[in-house]
Amino acid sequence: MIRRNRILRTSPAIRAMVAETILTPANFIAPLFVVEGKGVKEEIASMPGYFRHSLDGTVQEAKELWAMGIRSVLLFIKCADELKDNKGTEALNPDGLMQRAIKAVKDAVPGMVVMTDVALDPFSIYGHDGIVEGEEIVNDATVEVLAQMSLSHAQAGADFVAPSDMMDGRIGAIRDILEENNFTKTGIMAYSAKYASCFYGPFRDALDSAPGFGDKKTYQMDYANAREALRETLMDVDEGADIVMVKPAMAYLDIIRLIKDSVTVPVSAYHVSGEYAMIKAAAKMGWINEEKAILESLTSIRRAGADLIATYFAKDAVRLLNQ
Ligand SMILES: NCc1[nH]cc(CCC(=O)O)c1CC(=O)O
Ligand SMILES: [Mg+2]
Repeated sequence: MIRRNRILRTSPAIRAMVAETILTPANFIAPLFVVEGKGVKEEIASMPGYFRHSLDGTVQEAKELWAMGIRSVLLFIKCADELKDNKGTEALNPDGLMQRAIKAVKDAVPGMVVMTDVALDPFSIYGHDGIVEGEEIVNDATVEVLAQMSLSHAQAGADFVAPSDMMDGRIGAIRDILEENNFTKTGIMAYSAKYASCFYGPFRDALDSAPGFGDKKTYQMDYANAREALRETLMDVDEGADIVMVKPAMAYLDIIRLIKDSVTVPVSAYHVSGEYAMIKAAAKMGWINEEKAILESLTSIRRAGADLIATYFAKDAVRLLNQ
């Protein structure tokens, strides 16, 4: 018996017939960076081709994404320095930039699934994801603010809140406050296995949110660990997460697979800013082909088990898939 495996690779038609992994626009979550102002469009230096937009441009982006078949955006805001404090007070402002952004996108594109970042770092004078006491990022007081913040986003019309902070117990606290206030249709996408990663560098440039002291290793996970990711994720599912997330993506494909095989909720992966920047930089140098690198990267993340991918390449990928 001879098995000629190459038969199934003979032509593009056959390869397409037997492809095990398929990318579609609805798999993508497009992150959007929002700034105050009008007509503002600022390119992020370490993320060439990616921009911070004021509300008008954000709405325009959301419309374009929708027209391309992308069904979800993940909102991040850049908070003005003078509004930052230790407790993220501005994060709870019902008329804050995030709350206005949620309303603006929902008004313009009602079908769009609007997800919101829930964490203190853009609002923190220390650039940390929680309240700082001495040198410590305190857990329980932070969780209370995160719950209030989630409620505020739900009140503004968010479809999903996406806590990206890695405090213990915040998923349960968020679910409770949503229930208590009758937000029974608001989803939680939990950053369950978020690693302390150097690949977030460009994002911190985008939001001017780099930690002012120390690092995030007392709350984000150690990249040496895999079983810990499972423990974190199973707890988030128990506490009421609707979608769980692994972050970053490319260096953590094993974690995505482990979690995919261990939970029954949808799994998302965040192809983060540094992963975007690496492809952009190498392509600019002429060392890799950008388009091929995008599709290979995103397909690998899906193959590893991600149902959804948050990626700065969402639009590029859809354009490439349509060719
Ligand atoms: N809560 C902060 C947050 N939310 C999303 C990202 C990173 C996203 C990216 O790098 O693309 C970060 C950075 C961090 O944890 O320092
Ligand atoms: Mg946890």
